[in-house]
Amino acid sequence: MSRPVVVPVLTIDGPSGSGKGTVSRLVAECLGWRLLDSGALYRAVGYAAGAAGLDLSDIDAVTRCAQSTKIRFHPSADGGDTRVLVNGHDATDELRTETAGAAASAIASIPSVRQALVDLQLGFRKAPGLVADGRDMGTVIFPDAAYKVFLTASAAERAKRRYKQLKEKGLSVTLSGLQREIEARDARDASRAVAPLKPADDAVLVDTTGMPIDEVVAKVFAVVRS
Ligand SMILES: Nc1ncnc2c1ncn2[C@@H]1O[C@H](COP(=O)(O)OP(=O)(O)OP(=O)(O)O)[C@@H](O)[C@H]1O
Ligand SMILES: Nc1ccn([C@H]2C[C@H](O)[C@@H](COP(=O)(O)O)O2)c(=O)n1
Repeated sequence: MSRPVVVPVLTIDGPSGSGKGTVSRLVAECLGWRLLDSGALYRAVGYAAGAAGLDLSDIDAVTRCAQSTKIRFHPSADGGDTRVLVNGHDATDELRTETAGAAASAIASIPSVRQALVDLQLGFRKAPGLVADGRDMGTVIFPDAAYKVFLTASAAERAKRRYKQLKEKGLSVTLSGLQREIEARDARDASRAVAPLKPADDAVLVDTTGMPIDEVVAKVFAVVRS
């Protein structure tokens, strides 16, 4: 009898601005593995709920929204950021704002919303492998992942990174305002009852404060090679 093939998963969890998205994308490209940006799913539900005029604290309405929202990822035509289609609308740029991040964090604390997104996330696990980026990839969604990393960095460093990123996009933001938003989101994500932001017991912790991206990528590859 042949054994089922286990598709390897590398989970990269951590708080906002720790570099999960950047590092996951680079590592997935190098390995030729698929990529799951689970934060984009929560952002898409928050966005769809807002577009429908829902009160984000209305658990039943937001849960129905999570169950019915169609979320698709498409490679961009010009080789840029992967496009995220929410109910057929390209919402990629709207989803990357701090407002969308805060809405995502709010609806992500509703257990039935999280439950509605589980199968979609599990469906990304396909050969030859998956890099999964989020808050609960190693603890809840892929607890059997072969490789687990938890990225951190000080809130001040993460705010500086976000400030640079948003300024480059021409947005008007302040460093102190971004640090406050980051700290508020960390606190909400880490304190919720279901699937809180925390490292899996078997995750390798990497503090990226002051560490260049290529060094972080090298550390993640070291985990995969080990
Ligand atoms: N080690 C690093 N050194 C300097 N800049 C970094 C580093 N890692 C990431 N960045 C930059 O910080 C910004 C945020 O990174 P990224 O989007 O990967 O973080 P994230 O953890 O996925 O955040 P979020 O959870 O909010 O999506 C980007 O502009 C990225 O280029
Ligand atoms: N696995 C996940 C991924 C994301 N979230 C929530 C909490 C975050 O603040 C928000 C946005 O995520 P980001 O795009 O910044 O990674 O979505 C979660 O609860 N679980």
